[in-house]
Parts: sequence; C-alpha cells; structure tokens
Amino acid sequence: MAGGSTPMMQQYFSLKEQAGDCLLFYRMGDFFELFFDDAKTAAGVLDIALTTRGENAGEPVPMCGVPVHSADNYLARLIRAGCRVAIAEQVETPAEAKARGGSKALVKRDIVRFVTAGTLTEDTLLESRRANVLAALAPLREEVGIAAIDISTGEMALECVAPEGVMAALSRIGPAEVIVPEGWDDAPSEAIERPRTTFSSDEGEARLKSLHGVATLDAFGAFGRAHLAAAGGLVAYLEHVGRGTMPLVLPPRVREPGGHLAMDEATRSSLEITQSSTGARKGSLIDCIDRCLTGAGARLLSEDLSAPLADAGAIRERLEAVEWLFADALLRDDLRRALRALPDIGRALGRVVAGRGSPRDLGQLRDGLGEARNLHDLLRQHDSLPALFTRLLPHLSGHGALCELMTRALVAAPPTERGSGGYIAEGYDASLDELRAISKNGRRAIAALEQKYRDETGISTLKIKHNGVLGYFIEVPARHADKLMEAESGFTHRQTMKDAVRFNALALHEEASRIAEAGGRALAAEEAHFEELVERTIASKEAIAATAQALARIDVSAGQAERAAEGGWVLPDIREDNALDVKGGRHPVVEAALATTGERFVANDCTLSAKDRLWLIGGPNMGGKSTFLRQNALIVLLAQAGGFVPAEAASIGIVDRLFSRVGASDNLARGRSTFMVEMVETAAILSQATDRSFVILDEVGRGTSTYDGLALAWAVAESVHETVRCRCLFATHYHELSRLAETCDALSLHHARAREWKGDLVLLHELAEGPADRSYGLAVARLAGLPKPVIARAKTILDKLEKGRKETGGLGAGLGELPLFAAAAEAQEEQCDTLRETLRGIDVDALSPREALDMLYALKREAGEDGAG
Ligand SMILES: Nc1ncnc2c1ncn2[C@@H]1O[C@H](COP(=O)(O)OP(=O)(O)OP(=O)(O)O)[C@@H](O)[C@H]1O
Repeated sequence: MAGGSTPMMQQYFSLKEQAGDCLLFYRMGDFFELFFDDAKTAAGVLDIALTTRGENAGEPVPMCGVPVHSADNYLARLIRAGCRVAIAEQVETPAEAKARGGSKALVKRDIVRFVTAGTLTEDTLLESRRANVLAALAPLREEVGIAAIDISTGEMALECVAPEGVMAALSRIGPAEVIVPEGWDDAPSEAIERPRTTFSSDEGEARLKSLHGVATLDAFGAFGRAHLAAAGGLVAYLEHVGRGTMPLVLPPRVREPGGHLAMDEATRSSLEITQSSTGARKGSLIDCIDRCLTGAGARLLSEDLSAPLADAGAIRERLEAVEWLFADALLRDDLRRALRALPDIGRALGRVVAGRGSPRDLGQLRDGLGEARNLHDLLRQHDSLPALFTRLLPHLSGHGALCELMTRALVAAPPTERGSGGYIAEGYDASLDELRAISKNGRRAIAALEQKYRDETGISTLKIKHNGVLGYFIEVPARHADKLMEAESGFTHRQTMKDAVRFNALALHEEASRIAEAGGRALAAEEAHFEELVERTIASKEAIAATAQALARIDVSAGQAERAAEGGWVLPDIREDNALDVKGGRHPVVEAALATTGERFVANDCTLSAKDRLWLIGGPNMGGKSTFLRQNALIVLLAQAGGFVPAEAASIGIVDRLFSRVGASDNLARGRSTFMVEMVETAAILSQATDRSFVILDEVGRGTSTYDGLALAWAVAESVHETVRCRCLFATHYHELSRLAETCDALSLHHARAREWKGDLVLLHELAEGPADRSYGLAVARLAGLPKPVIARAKTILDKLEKGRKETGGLGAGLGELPLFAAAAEAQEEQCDTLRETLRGIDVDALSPREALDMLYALKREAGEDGAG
C-alpha cells in the first residue's frame, strides 16, 4: 500500500467502510490481502505472517495475505473463530482498466459477498451432518418472532415465542449466527445488529411475496406480525450478505407452539442430546444413535431429537414407518444400499440456486433424482406401505423430464470447474460436437503438419508444441535453427531459448486459429447449456427440495430401524395418560461406553403412574442414580422423536415438557454462582412444569450448606408432589427426605443397590424399592484411592457425627411435626384468622382514644410487626 492518499488506498478505505466490522479480503492478483487491524486479527487466528506494506500517515501498514486458490480453508478457520468476512474482488481485468483509464488506472474492486457463519453454502465450509442455521429475532410488544433458515438447503421456519422463551428456542434451533434489530436491550449476546427498519412485518410480507412471486402468502400458512417482522429482517440480511444474489429460500413453514416436547437450554445440555458436555458430537445421544447414511438424514435426525413431537398421531406415524423397516431386514438392506449412493441433492440445489453451482452439482442432482426414482419403484411394490411413506412416495418421482435431460446433457462425472468445459456429453448438441470435431481434427492436422515440416526441412527433431503464451509453435534444437531463419524458409522466428529456437508458419497459424476459435465457441456453447440446465433446475426447486426432504425422512426411518435392530430396542407404546412404564430400560450412551470395555449395563425398570408419580432415589455415589434418571428422560425423548427405545418394553404417556436438572452444575461462563444457577433452574421447573411434564432432579440442593440444602430439597420435592403433580425422578443423598413418604401418597422410595463385601464396596447398579440403608461415601472414597490415613480419619469423624446424630435426632430432628407443603401455607392463614377474631371482638364505641391506640399496638405486635415506625 503506497503512502499518502493514493487511489488504491482510497479504494481500500471506501470498501472497508462498506465492510463495516467484517474483515476485508482485498483481492490483489492471486492473493486476498488484509490490512491494518484486519491483518492483525487474521494473522493471529490463522497463524500466518504479519508483515507491512507501504505507509499510512507515516506509519507502516500491517498486512497479511492468503492465496486465492486456498482461500476457503482460511475462510473456514476465520468463520469458526467467530469472524465475518467481506470479499472484495477485482470486477474488471487489468486490460479493461487500462482501456478505461490509461496505463495507471486502478482495477475496479467491489464487495461481491459477505461470508458469515450463518450464510455459508460452500461444501468445504459446511459439515455434512449438521444443519447451518441463520436466525433472526424480531421483538414485538409481548412476543418475539423467530425466523430461521438453513440456506444450504433453503429450509425456512417461522415461530413466535414469549420473550422468556427465546433462549430455549435458540438452544433448540442451534443457530450459527443470530441477527437482531439494533438497539434491542434484551438481545442475546453475540447477536449481530441490523437496521431496525428491516424488521417490520410489512417489509417482511413484501419481501416474502416478491421472493416467491406470489400475491398473497395465504398458501404458505397463517403468519402473525412477529413472524413476518422476523422474516423481513432475515431476508433483508440475506440480500445484504449476497449483495443482491439471493440464496435458495423455500416457502416458510410456521411452527405451532405446543406441537413439540418443550425443553429448555439447561435440559438440553444436561441430556447431551446433540453435543456432549465438551461441546463435541462424540459422546452425545445423536452420536450414539445416528445410523443415517446421508448427510441430509443425519441433519433431519438432529432436528427430530432437538424438537421431539408432542402429538400422538404424528409420533405414531413415524414409529409405524420405523417398525415396518425394523420388521423387514431384507427390505431395510435394499433401501439402505440405495441411500448410501445418494448425493446431497438438497445442498447441491442450494448451491445451484445461489449461483454457485458447478457441473458436478448438476450431476449430483441428476444422480440423486434418478436414485429417488429407484427408491420410489422399490417402495411402490409393497402394498402394506406405512402411512408416512405413502405420503412421501409422490415426492420421490416426477422429475422424469429433468432427469432425462440431464442424463443426455451431462457426462457421467462432471467436473467442479466449468472453465475448461468438457462436461456436456457427446451427442447432446450436434453443433457442439462439430466444434469439438474441428478441434480434434485440427489437432490431427497439426500432427500431420509436424510430419510435413520434418520432411521438408529434414530435421527429424522438429516438434510442434503448445503453451499458454505463444499458442502453437514450431521448435527445433538451436543447432538446426539457421536453416529456418533463412528469409525464404517459410518460417518466422518467434523466440530463442538456450537450446532451442521457436518459429511460426502460415499453415500452422491458420490451423491453430481454427482450433482456438472452435474451442472458444465450444466453451460458449457448453456455458449456454449449463445456464439452461440451471434455469430448468431452478424452475423445479421446490419439487426437488421436497424430494430431498422425503429422502432424508426415509433415511432417518431406516437408520432408526437399523439402530433398534442393532441394540435390541423396542417399539414404545405411545399413550395419552400420565404413565411412564419402562421395563428393562438402558442408557444408550453409557451402555455403548461400557460395551467398549466388555462391561454389561444393568437394565432397570421405571414405573411411574398417577398414583406413584414421584420417585425419591437414594444410594451410594457412583451407584447409577444419575444414569437411571437420564436414561428415562432419553427414552421419553427418543420415543417422542419417533424412534424405538433401549428397553424391553415401554409405555409412555406423552410428555409436554421435559426438565432435567443437575444440582450445582458449573456455569461460570454466565457469571452466576453454581448454587444460584441451580435455584434459578429449579424455579423455572416449579413455574413451568405441568402435570403432563416429566422432571428429573439430580441432587438438587447440594450446592449449599447441608441444612439449607436439605430444606430446599424437601420443599422442592413437596411442591412437585403437591402443586405441579408431574412425573418426577428425584435423586438425593439426603436420607432425611425419605420421611416425605409418610405424608406424600404419590411418592415412593427407591435406591441404587450396593453391598460391602470383605471391606470392599460392590456397586450393583440395580434399582430396588425402599430407602437407602446408608451412604457408603467413605467406601466410594476408598474405591477412588483416597489415602488410607485420610479415610481412617474420616471414619473417626463419621463415628462421632453418627453418635451425635443418635443423641440429638440428627439433621432431621424436629421434622416430625413439619406440616406438609400445603399445610404450611394454611398455617399463615390461621394466624390471619386469630387477628380477625380479635378485631371482631372489639367494641370501638367503648374505647377511649388512648385505649384504641394501645389496642392498635397490640394488634400490630400480634401480626408480628412490633417495633413500628
Ligand atoms: N445400570 C448400570 N449398569 C452398569 N453400570 C452403570 C449403570 N449405571 C451406572 N453405571 C456406571 O456407574 C457410573 C456412575 O453412575 P452415576 O453417575 O449414574 O452414579 P450416581 O449414583 O449418580 O453417582 P453420584 O451420586 O456420585 O453422582 C457410570 O459412569 C457407569 O459407568
């Protein structure tokens, strides 16, 4: 970068202003270069050299650069590190610039697109088994509209949530990027602010209508103002990012509230559904059950698990399809063989519509649509087809004309680049074939010329060669050059090399021009065919997207059936009551982990019903309590996602909300103390759970002092039992809680069994009825290898504490007379009543002012507010 305010610097600054807080990739020949702070950021993230180029205001300008041919790789790393990038390309050639403004003219550059985490379409930047979602939030008075799109496939959904439900919704959607109107105080951190005006419902409606070329949106669904406002912000952002080139956007579908099993952020992360506690897919539920053969199937499965259904009919429809494929292993194999060969046509379509499609993408669409047709024919032979597949069947066919056209038009394996042509098949276009023949014949003619020149000159080492600078030329070794240099030789000198000299000749020149012209025209013809195929594809984009979605659903069903067969899972019985009856349930992830070391997972029953809906579970550390809690939550989740479950039998009354809480989990990132988090989360359960919910509470209360913790655990258990009345598994180390069984009739006691054998602890991982007899804490500590003297010392202390407990009644002393949760509330009422009675008994007319004042003081004292003032 030259000093002062050079034209180049001015161009750079004006582009940087348009780029805003995105890093500016400034195209310079074969490199993208970054300057100033952008260079420092990029060099840090990419670990590449930071240098300088020229000066600005007397200071060297920091600079770094990445080669254009490997830019995708660098982009991926920058995006992963949370950066956004503006790509400024040269939009004219140096020759054009020269013709326009003389030899010193600067090549015009323009930002051609922004690359952001939520708006990627490049195959190399996307993970095949993971959706890449951009979400826009539009807060209206009492609600927040959410528009979410995966532009790699164009799938778009709109929903509307209460302001306090935004985080839960975002944790379900898992967006890579979130945009919000500027100046919104409650916006999630990390959200990107966009102009407020774009988030208006009128704007949204207008943009959707123009995008889909319709006069009314009625055919797509019923949209509220919040839906449309969010859609407006989203579409405006896509226009901005693509600089006017729109990606694939399919008609939006509206997500109705209540259609799904609700889970909040804490529940999702505690159940490790799509990612484990480390943030990786490995070790998560999906990692353990995903047997999909296509990326699109894996993405749909992730959506199923993130948003399980709450409607019995819809769940049974999915289950019926899984069961059908579960029962017929041969058919499942056939189906899966076909699925394995499927390209990702949803994403290929996304690239084609976004104007970044390649011949290879068209080839993938051809192959994928053809394979869909084969699946259609395979499924159609069966007359017992499940309802779900009957519904999907029509989407698997119907692309006959397009497939036939692409089959004729494209070569078997089209390239990703179209610059050198060669992707349109022979026989598709006679004039193209002719042009190719000219090139081919031309090359033959040149070979003949070579022979002719050799004969004429007698130089057997004469060769006709080709390169990018000279085109075709004749080359002879230097020692034979003189002969060709003669004026009458018919050859014209072009270049002298160290050992060779190069010439041209008229006949060669003419032949070469013919070849070049035919080659250029052939490329143009291929280009025109490509454009036409793209246009034909775009014309059927919605039908192709529907095919892609149907294929993904079939893949998910077949994958679920495969997983069930592999693990001996069962079809759950979906019911509308409040039962949760699991026989021989297992935790799929723990079971798989144990299997790698040859250990066996101990299956356990969970039989909750309206009469016995709260299980209090005690037992030693490491006894398997947490595992049992989670396995039942996962079984509910898997069943409502429409899959088989790891159990011998399962009957599941549909759950409306699932809550999972683990006592005192660390959440330092949010700046709240662990206990505070635990209480905030517990409060959410008590206010949001209904009698149709399922709650697992793992040692709630353990994050504070023993007395406080016990008191809170007690009160929470009571409240769940008396007020919420939902199904609940409550694991705790507080023995004292077992006394709740005396007063709570729908609560029962259970424990994870353990035995001490010859001084060693044996954990049986088996659940049994009744309270835990003791805690085995020291035995577990010994198992963990705590030094012997420490264990011995702890034992002495424990003996003393236990003696004290016997004498004083221990932690739970005094709890005998504790009124029940509801009774405690009544107690306050009672006090009000004595006040009322005293008031009623006062004869106001008989009181002197002094007596009245005394009486008032007395009443205040009774109400517990003495020391007035
Ligand atoms: N049903 C089971 N069969 C076999 N092994 C199991 C079973 N349940 C749990 N385990 C094993 O025991 C380990 C501890 O289980 P878990 O964390 O559920 O115990 P816990 O009772 O909740 O312990 P703590 O009270 O310390 O939190 C698991 O990691 C697993 O390896």
